Amino acid sequence: MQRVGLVGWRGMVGSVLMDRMLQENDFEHFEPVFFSTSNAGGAAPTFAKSDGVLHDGNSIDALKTCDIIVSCQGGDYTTQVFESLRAAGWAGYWIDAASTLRMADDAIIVLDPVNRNVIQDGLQRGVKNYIGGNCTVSLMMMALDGLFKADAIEWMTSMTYQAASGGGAANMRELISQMGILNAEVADLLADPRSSILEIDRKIAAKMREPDYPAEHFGVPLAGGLIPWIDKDLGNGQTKEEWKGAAETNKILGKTAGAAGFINVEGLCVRIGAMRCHSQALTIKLKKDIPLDEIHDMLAQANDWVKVVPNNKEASVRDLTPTAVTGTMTVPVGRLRKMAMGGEYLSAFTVGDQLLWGAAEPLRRMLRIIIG
Ligand SMILES: NC(=O)C1=CN([C@@H]2O[C@H](COP(=O)(O)OP(=O)(O)OC[C@H]3O[C@@H](n4cnc5c(N)ncnc54)[C@H](OP(=O)(O)O)[C@@H]3O)[C@@H](O)[C@H]2O)C=CC1
Ligand SMILES: N[C@@H](CC(=O)OP(=O)(O)O)C(=O)O
Repeated sequence: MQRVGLVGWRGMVGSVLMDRMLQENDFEHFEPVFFSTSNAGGAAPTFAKSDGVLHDGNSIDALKTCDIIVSCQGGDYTTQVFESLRAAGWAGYWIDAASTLRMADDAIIVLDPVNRNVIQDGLQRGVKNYIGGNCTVSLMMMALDGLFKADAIEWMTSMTYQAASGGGAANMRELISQMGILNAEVADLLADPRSSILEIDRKIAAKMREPDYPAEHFGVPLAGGLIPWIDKDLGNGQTKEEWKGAAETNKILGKTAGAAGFINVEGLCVRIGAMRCHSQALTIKLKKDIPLDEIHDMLAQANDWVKVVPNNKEASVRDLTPTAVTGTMTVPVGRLRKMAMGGEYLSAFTVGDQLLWGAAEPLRRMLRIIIG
């Protein structure tokens, strides 16, 4: 059995990955080696059969004993160990959730329901680095898989509504803390049905603007509002999260920048007060006017997880929300409609769990592709 090193298994993304691996009996197919960057020598988790010890995640010698390494430990960790590991002659497979290596020439972004052909080609060429994509991009591509497979998209825009979990566990806690503080601020007024809603609103706004309001992780209040900026400033008016739209979509499809067939994906990324589901409003310019019923069929048949939601109020508010989708593998896409600009302009809305298809699931599936 191949030795698979698991780094970052107890973090948020890593824990979701472990849950999925247990659900799918993945541990039956390899020998897990658990690593820690903070507790080497401690006891390994008992949910899977291993040698019982946590190995040192910073030890190149220890990492080198693995045939495959799966890391959910973060980009700093990848930067710290990856080059040294390769320099030490390690030729195993590196599977990573962090963005560090995504755009490297010798790395493939994995999302096998969409790009199994690109992955297969990479394996045949001897590529050893397989990296999970940005959550927003992966979820959009799972939803629109049918249109990508039909090569039907000329360009698209994605306006996002991204959950707190994208910032990390501490950000999710901060969101809930902010909600609690706001509720506590007006609890007595809320309990009195005759109280003034404008008085409640004034107190909430004043609380959110207090200098010591807890916003250490987001930098500004999120609960009751939104933040129209995610990730670094690229200096050209675009955020790094927005840049990933075109860069990663095309790389996933195996298309290079400037080459024929490159699909422009533009947009604006916004953080909202959802817990772990990213939503996106999409405007898609099709290469030709395809009837809506054909589009429905293309989308619905593309993979086992996408679900086309009829464009009516009842289905949309029931099935196309973070509340409906959170913790599930389903990627609903709905609000499908031809726009006033013409039959080639398609409107769509999609929601997905950013810790499942957005982070953990493509990694475990890649591991299974390698180990069989
Ligand atoms: N959050 C997201 O939405 C996404 C994240 N990613 C990537 O995955 C990486 C990891 O993200 P995420 O899982 O959110 O990071 P976490 O902060 O939850 O976990 C990272 C590591 O922190 C250490 N750690 C320290 N204290 C704790 C604690 N109390 N509980 C659990 N772990 C702790 C663990 O390492 P140790 O056991 O060695 O001490 C753990 O592996 C990101 O940096 C990013 O590169 C990718 C896609 C989406
Ligand atoms: N940036 C994403 C989360 C993330 O980790 O993305 P990436 O894997 O591209 O760094 C968000 O905030 O929602």
